[in-house]
Amino acid sequence: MSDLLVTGGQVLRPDMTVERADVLVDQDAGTIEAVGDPGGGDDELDAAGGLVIPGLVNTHTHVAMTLLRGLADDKPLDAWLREDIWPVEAELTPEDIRVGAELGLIEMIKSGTTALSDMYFAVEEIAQAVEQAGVRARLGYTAVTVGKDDEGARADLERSLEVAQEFDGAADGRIRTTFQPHSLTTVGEQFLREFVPQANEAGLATHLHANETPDEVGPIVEEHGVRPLAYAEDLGLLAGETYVAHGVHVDDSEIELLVETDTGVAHCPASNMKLASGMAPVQDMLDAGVTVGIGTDGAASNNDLDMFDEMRDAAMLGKLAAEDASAVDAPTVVEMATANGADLLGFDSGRIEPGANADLAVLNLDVPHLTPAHDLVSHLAYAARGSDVRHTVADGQVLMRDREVTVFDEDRVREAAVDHADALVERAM
Ligand SMILES: N[C@@H](CCSC[C@H]1O[C@@H](n2cnc3c(=O)[nH]cnc32)[C@H](O)[C@@H]1O)C(=O)O
Ligand SMILES: [Zn+2]
Repeated sequence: MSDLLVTGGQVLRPDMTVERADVLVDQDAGTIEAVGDPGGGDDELDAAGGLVIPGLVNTHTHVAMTLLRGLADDKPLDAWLREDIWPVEAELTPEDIRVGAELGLIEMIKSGTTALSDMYFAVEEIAQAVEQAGVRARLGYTAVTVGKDDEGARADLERSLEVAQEFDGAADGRIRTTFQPHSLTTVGEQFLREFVPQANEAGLATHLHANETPDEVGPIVEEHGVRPLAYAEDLGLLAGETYVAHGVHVDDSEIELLVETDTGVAHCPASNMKLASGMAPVQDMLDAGVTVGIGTDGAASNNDLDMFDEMRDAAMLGKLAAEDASAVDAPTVVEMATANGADLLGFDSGRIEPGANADLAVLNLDVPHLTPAHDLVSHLAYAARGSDVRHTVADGQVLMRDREVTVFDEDRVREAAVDHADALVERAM
């Protein structure tokens, strides 16, 4: 048996209080053994002057899109996807996706993220990168049917079902999966009617983009006479374990539907602001009892994968949307980025307590922008940055020690990413 003692720091507890404590990790089980003054530990992680927090949970991203970072900015969703992103993505090779995923995972580890939910293709490459990274992930193959003939469209959805079955439980259970119709407007109704029941019968969880922009609401209301989430419910999309990305333009009836069907929301504030998609009514959803996590979305619409930025954005945008400075307060965003996110993805993580997964990050507090320390939860939400993370641990393993990533050769991955990104742009232009 091997133990790791995270020692000398303060610890953020599930009730959002902070106390001086050591954390003993059972590295074989990948779980937290004790919090307090347990002693022991074959190995130690120095947390002196630091704060131990649950690893952050990025509930919606396209991790390999790091290769497209900064390639096309300052456009609304539809034009951005059709004119810029999709043509370049059509040139992506499996090797590109592998290196893009590795780069994104390094960025996440370096900013304290230990679990993610991803939507993309070449999932075998992403799964291998996740396996090597040591983090937890909910992966899947995203099906799009617009612009495809019947055969191509059906093949895409078949693939989504297959991938969800094939990779569930991979990497010793660190990888779970979802069935992924891209969105309610990019997958045709006849295909949803055919394949959603199959996903439900197979007991697969589902992840899709929904209600991201007004353009995803108007046409559905026109065609079906109901709001998008009512249409989704009619299709059986909310029947299983489902979470939707964005949920920006949801009305009260749809919030009610989210509660009734226990459907969660992956809120992506930076992407929503950058693409001018709108302001999600996050406080309303939380008040109604919806599980809301936070996601960065892809690096091409953010443009980073730093969940500290995202917590700050979620708090700021949540207040603006509610026109209430007390909305989406600091403890709430920290909980969204940790425990709520873990609940959304179905991982027993996001809380530093005995028995939970040993997924955590240690922040260095001895920096000017975190001084003085009136309220460390406030600092997490409003002042800390990914670069303040000193160590990252997932499943009991140390993925970064003193800012040195142990699971990848960071320089090699960065160089490879530059080469792959350059060649990709060359092919696509
Ligand atoms: N199998 C599909 C690939 C879809 S992957 C998931 C897609 O979501 C796209 N994406 C990234 N961010 C967003 C967003 O905010 N809304 C909707 N789609 C997005 C991303 O560029 C990628 O094309 C095909 O044949 O085209
Ligand atoms: Zn997305």
